[in-house]
Amino acid sequence: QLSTSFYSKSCPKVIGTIRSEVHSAVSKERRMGASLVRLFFHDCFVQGCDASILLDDTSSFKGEKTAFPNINSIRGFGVIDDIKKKVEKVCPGVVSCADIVAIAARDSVVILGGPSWDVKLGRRDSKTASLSQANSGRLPGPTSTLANLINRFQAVGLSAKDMVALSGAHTIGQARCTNFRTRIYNETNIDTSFAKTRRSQCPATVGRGNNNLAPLDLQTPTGFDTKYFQNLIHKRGLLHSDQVLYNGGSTDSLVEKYSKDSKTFNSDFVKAMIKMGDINPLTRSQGQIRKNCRKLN
Ligand code: HEM
Ligand SMILES: [Ca+2]
Ligand SMILES: [Ca+2]
Repeated sequence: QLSTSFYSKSCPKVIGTIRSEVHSAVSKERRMGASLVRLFFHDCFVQGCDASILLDDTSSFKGEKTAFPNINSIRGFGVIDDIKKKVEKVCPGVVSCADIVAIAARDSVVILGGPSWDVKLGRRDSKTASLSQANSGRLPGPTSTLANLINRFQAVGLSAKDMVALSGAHTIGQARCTNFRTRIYNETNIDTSFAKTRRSQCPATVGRGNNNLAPLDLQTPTGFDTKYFQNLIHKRGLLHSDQVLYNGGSTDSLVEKYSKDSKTFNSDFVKAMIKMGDINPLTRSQGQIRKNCRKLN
């Protein structure tokens, strides 16, 4: 039901308008590209790709922003606001926040050197959000086992292959010490010198330096490439959930393939992003086109 030409008559300028806003945001701060890709993931995995993640809390409404995987972690809301303002000027009331998030994720990947694709469009914005779903493990956590990760993705219709390809998004962006402390101090399937380097910025004491950042891909943290998979082969995955993809299990061979073959990685990543974008969209008369992405009309 979604279509790549959805706005070609109603708002032909939407694609260019979004691209130039993403461009200026990512030029200011390269990491923002990573943050926008993750925003799309965290939207799609809770209630589907419906901009539920963008709704602000109010005194009577608790949205997804304070959910454990999102709080103090998910970024990019200001950029989405800026894009929405520009888009509303060009085509008032036409383009959904959910589609803006999907296009901004694609544009970010392209700007950081990754593959491009046509984004399917026509999603509408939710009238609800789900703090409980966002908290109750729809979103995989950094200590997940491989079986766990495969299950979480399967629950939204994505395969193990999609999961490995999408994890390749960790070729960009940063993680907080609290999410990798156990790995760098207690795990044995980690490169010794890599662990040492990471420990220097992430204290062993629980609670200390929790928000200190480290790159998910130590080699090219702002370049979209296959270095992430090469790191896994050298036991330099930052998160436990990264290293489980290459730890003697069923996904080892795919990691090896992606580490050597950027064409296959790019093409599988694109397919998986399109599949993720198809998760449970609201269409036709469902939901609404929010005027302000942070609140209901
Ligand atoms: C496979 C399961 C996944 C787990 C367990 C996971 C977990 C995490 C964690 C814990 C962080 C760091 C957050 C923080 O410390 O504040 C992170 C960052 C990130 N994740 Fe994932 N993630 C997964 C899959 C994905 C997918 C499917 C995508 C996108 C397609 C993605 C894109 C990103 C990006 C780009 C960042 C860096 C964000 C930034 O720098 O602002 N992740 N992820
Ligand atoms: Ca959502
Ligand atoms: Ca990289």
